[in-house]
Amino acid sequence: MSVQVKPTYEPLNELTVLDVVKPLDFFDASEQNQLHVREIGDGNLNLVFHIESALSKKAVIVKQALPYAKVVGESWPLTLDRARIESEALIKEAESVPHLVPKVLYSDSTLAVTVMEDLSDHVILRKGLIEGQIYPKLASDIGTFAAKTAFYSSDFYLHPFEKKEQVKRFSNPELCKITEDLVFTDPFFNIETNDFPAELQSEVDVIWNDTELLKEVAQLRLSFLTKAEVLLHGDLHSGSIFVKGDSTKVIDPEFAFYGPAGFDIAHFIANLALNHLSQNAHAKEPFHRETLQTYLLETIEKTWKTYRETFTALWNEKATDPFAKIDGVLENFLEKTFQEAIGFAGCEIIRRTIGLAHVADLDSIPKKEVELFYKKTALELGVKLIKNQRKLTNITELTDWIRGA
Ligand SMILES: Nc1ncnc2c1ncn2[C@@H]1O[C@H](COP(=O)(O)OP(=O)(O)O)[C@@H](O)[C@H]1O
Ligand SMILES: CSC[C@H]1O[C@H](OP(=O)(O)O)[C@H](O)[C@@H]1O
Repeated sequence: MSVQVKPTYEPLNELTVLDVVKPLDFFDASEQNQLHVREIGDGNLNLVFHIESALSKKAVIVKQALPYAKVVGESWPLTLDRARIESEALIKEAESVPHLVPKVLYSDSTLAVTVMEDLSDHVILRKGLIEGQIYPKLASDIGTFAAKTAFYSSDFYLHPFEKKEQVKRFSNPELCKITEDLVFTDPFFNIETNDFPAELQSEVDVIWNDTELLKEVAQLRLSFLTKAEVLLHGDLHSGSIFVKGDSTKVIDPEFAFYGPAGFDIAHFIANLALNHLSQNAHAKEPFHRETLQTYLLETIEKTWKTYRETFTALWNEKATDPFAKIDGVLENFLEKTFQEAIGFAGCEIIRRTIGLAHVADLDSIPKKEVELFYKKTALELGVKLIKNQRKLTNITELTDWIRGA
């Protein structure tokens, strides 16, 4: 009698990863002994292997979750279920925006791996933006990504039973807890893992003691904890987007869960706003700086416009909600989503400046005093967005504030 042994989890290395890839028949038999493997993960959490045939130059990516957060080590245990969430979210996203996500070729929840399309001909958006590149399709692609993934996962479209099944499937408590802590809690209190230069202490003290601000953050945090409106990517910053010319691919949805509709678009906008600020230091030549900053603000405006128009078109054609045809129902939803997004963006800007996980846009500013100046400016902008979220009615008011920051 033969006994089938189910593979157990073990972290892969540059040799054992081949045992995952070879049986997939992605590479021809003639290529199997000519595969080059590199571990290329530069994120906070996971291993990422690039496997390339020396013969055909075809390549795949194998991403594996570790049972802890890579950036901290084994002292921070973290569920392997995030790999299942990531591959299922990529597959779900591909149902509505197949051209905007990498193709999943295989996944195994025991090994916590996703094998996917290699996008090495693209660059990570954050890197491209810091280097001063412009991507003409970015705004319409991200606006479309956020609107379609939101609408098709919402109660406006799905049968309530199906919606609740999806909420269960994408229940992601451990990864959500990271966001609850790192985005919505820790930066607003004196917590050890916060990370900022001593020179910012007085600005940070002002934040920690600003009751009006903290009341708004508490409300935003509660929305994040409780509003299961749409399936979110959950971590849509410029390190989660690959770009090449006019191609955009959204990667890394391991934080996916059902949450408030404005959250993804907020994180995208916040990271563009941080890049906009940092260009005052990065862009050497005034004309180029102006061009880049204008592009970034136009991208923010066009992303929201695309989101609103795409969501509206889907609503008019496909909404099943009994209130969908009532005047003002859609407008009310979009207005609330927009205003809450402004508040979420403020939280993301603050946490990327003084919390545990920073962004290279600000941290790579070469001169310390210049870096401090723009970090202070970022904090002011973040506070302004959180406190004034309900006063804004138009995206150009937001871009005016970012321009003036
Ligand atoms: N499909 C892909 N094709 C090419 N490189 C990839 C792909 N997915 C991830 N990478 C590389 O691995 C890095 C980390 O991936 P990411 O999914 O962001 O990991 P983490 O979850 O650890 O943040 C990316 O910045 C990119 O350089
Ligand atoms: C210790 S997790 C910190 C931070 O990292 C995640 O981003 P990524 O997976 O792209 O590296 C997420 O933004 C978390 O808040």
